Amino acid sequence: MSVSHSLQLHLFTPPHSAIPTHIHHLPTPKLLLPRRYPSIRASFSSEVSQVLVSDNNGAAAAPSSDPASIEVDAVTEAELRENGFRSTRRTKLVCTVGPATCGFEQLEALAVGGMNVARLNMCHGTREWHKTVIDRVRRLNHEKGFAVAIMMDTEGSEIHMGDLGGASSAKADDGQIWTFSVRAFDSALPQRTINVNYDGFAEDVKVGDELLVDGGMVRFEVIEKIGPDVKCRCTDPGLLLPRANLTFWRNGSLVRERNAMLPTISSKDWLDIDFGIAEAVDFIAISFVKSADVITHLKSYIAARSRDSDISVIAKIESIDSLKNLEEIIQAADGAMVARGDLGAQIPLEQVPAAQQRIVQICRQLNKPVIVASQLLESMVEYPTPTRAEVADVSEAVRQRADALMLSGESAMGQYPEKALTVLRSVSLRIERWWREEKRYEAMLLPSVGSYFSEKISEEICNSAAKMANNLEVDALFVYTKTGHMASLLSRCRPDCPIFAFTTTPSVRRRLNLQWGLIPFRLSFSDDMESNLNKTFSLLKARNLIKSGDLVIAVSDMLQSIQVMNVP
Ligand SMILES: Nc1ncnc2c1ncn2[C@@H]1O[C@H](COP(=O)(O)OP(=O)(O)O)[C@@H](O)[C@H]1O
Ligand SMILES: C=C(OP(=O)(O)O)C(=O)O
Ligand SMILES: [K+]
Ligand SMILES: [Mg+2]
Repeated sequence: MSVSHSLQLHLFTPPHSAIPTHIHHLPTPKLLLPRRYPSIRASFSSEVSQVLVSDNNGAAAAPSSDPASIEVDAVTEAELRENGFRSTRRTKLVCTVGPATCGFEQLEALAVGGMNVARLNMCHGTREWHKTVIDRVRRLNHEKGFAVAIMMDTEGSEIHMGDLGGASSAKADDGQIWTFSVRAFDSALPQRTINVNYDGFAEDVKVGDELLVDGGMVRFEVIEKIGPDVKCRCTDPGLLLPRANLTFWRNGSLVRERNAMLPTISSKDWLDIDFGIAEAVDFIAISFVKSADVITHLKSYIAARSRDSDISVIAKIESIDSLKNLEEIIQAADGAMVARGDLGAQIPLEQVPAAQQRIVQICRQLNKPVIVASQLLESMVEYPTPTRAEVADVSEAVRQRADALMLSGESAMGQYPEKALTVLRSVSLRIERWWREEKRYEAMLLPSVGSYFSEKISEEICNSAAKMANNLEVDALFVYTKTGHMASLLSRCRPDCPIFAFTTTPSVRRRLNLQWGLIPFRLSFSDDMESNLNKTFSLLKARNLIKSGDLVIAVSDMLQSIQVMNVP
């Protein structure tokens, strides 16, 4: 039986008008549908949308822009059917792609396992290698109905080691003497010699400096300088990995002068950024951001060069200098990453958890997605089971309600990439359920982020809709959004129910895939909410994703309104 009860509140934008609130009944759509859901796209031909779909999927084949279809990724669809939508995963997952995961089948396994975003670290591999991976992800999206977004991460101009002459790693033992050198070695590297990429290295270091490799995984003390060579004694043994990052400490504090001289975006990074723009990646993450201007600069560079200028810029918080300017940096960026690897080498390790909590909180207040990254499941690079401490760390990031968690070495070069992803997925699901059931989350004061009156209205609508959704225990929030902004405002409220975000462009849909709780669908829709809703109900019901009687709250950025209704 169809339920015709519906409540509709309309808030009109013009600042001079009073805000009328009225309640009326929506006519119940009586639409018979062809049940065809073996394919990714269900069609419904009796309605014609007035909205044109612009597909901008870069070099990849454009997905169908059939105005009468709806696109959602195959895994989400299966999860929705299986568990019903209250229990879909809210925390998004980012996987760094490397030699362990760059094959088409391996990428597909990650997508099936819940990867929402594939990250490419430009510090490693050639541009051709990255291009191949991008093409494979695009093919996967096109052929298998995924919406995996691509994030390009710049190398940054910090100091790092060379590539160990082809070896995958080298063991440094306690007390051993190693040579760090800026010399160019044309043949094989001499024994216990490490190449350093920064020419001023030998001049800058001092005898007695502490040299941290890879955020402190291995430590050396500088004992002698001989021309371009710097002799160091290993004080904390460990594995040296190719191109590992180097930081210096002198008298108990980080040596920053040199890094302060280096540009945040190096000339090589600019070439990589041009490559990313040409490939129409969805996100560009900038390493070692120190201030907001570099973000602003990059954003205008992208806007001038990218046709639709719809690449989001993610500020990586990993430099000690960024902590002083956190609000401005995050405000200037489209999102942030808690890059705990390098951050832990720049501030004392015991300060990293508090920094993480602060960054996650500021991002939520400023309505920017945030990724918690590095060493979440580090032991799984080698072992198939995580440590209890790692599970607790993942749980804490989920409990803080970060938008996304990221795998680095675990998926790039580890032995168990799919298992690591499964752990992230199952821990996320379990912790999310726990806090929903026990209301474990703390309320957060969300300051207004809009500058215009209409933006403030959107914000109020989303805050109210999310609150109503919790109080009425609705099954889902629906949001019709062209730019994705209304969807992110809803996500920011972290409501108890999932948010179905309908958007007209594939690139917006992919970008929404990074944000907490959003299930992004591509759908062409019109300015007529009643017809949008009828169409959506029909399409989703045809695919068994919703059923009659489900309680839904819908908002849209065309017509600023909140509608509460049962699915007919
Ligand atoms: N594209 C790639 N090609 C080869 N190895 C990679 C690639 N991406 C990542 N890796 C490997 O995975 C490790 C972890 O990745 P990540 O944390 O992104 O880099 P890093 O350790 O340089 O900060 C790297 O140290 C490197 O050994
Ligand atoms: C994510 C990080 O950056 P990268 O892996 O590029 O060093 C980090 O340092 O934690
Ligand atoms: K990087
Ligand atoms: Mg880093």
